[in-house]
Amino acid sequence: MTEILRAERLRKSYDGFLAVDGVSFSVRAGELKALIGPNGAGKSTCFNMLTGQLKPTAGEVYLRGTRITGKPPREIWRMGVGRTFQITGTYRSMSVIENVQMALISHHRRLFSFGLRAWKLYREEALEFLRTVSLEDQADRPCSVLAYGDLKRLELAIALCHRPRLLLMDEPTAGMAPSARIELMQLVADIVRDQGLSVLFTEHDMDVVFAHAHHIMVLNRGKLIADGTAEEVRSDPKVQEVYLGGGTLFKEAGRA
Ligand SMILES: Nc1ncnc2c1ncn2[C@@H]1O[C@H](COP(=O)(O)OP(=O)(O)OP(=O)(O)O)[C@@H](O)[C@H]1O
Repeated sequence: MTEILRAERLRKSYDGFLAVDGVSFSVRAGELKALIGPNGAGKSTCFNMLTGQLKPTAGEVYLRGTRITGKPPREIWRMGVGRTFQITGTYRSMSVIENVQMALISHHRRLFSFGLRAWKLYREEALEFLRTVSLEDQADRPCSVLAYGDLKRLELAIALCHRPRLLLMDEPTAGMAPSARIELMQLVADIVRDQGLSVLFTEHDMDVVFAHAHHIMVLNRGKLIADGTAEEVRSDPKVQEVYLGGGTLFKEAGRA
């Protein structure tokens, strides 16, 4: 499989505190990969260095062989690294399809067309994205009345509008009921399979991780201690040492 993203010896220090300490990994085309680890392990810091929100103290990030280390977030986004964002504020008062149309208007760099006519733009294309996440029957409802799980599907559709090669999802199922979590990640897995995009996600629910991720990376205190299949990671002595001591991850990992 082709390599989409490669991180080499990434390091981030906050006033001398090493939050990420020499982390190297890659994400391949069509791969659904999880980044797990206890609270404070450095997952968000890692994500933010991949998307340009944080500049690494050292190390490099390559996207399809091109060095993107320290580039501005918008440039990295334009190059194909997407991220899901929560729908907040005024966007909630807009309809489901209008939110997708907004994303398409931005993707096609047509924000200057924004106005009364804007809602005629990209309606068919927007419906297609809503179909992908099974939300087409909710197209004209305001976002504010959507069930939480549907809002998450909409956030996914909006991220897909920019046609990312790699999509980063930070705790995509946080706040959802267990059955809805599995359903949402099944949808993500289907999209990965059908569209060949790559997804890297962080997640605290080990049932979700072990049910869907093709490969799992484990961070602990800023260091990558494992990177492999579910079986490899589950049986890795270093992972067991970190997790078998108790706490939420360990029990759930055992159940998965
Ligand atoms: N802006 C910052 N300034 C100083 N320390 C920070 C900053 N951001 C994060 N840290 C510290 O860096 C470490 C890694 O934090 P990070 O948020 O990346 O971990 P995480 O694995 O995403 O945690 P969680 O699962 O709780 O979201 C933590 O000890 C955190 O307190």
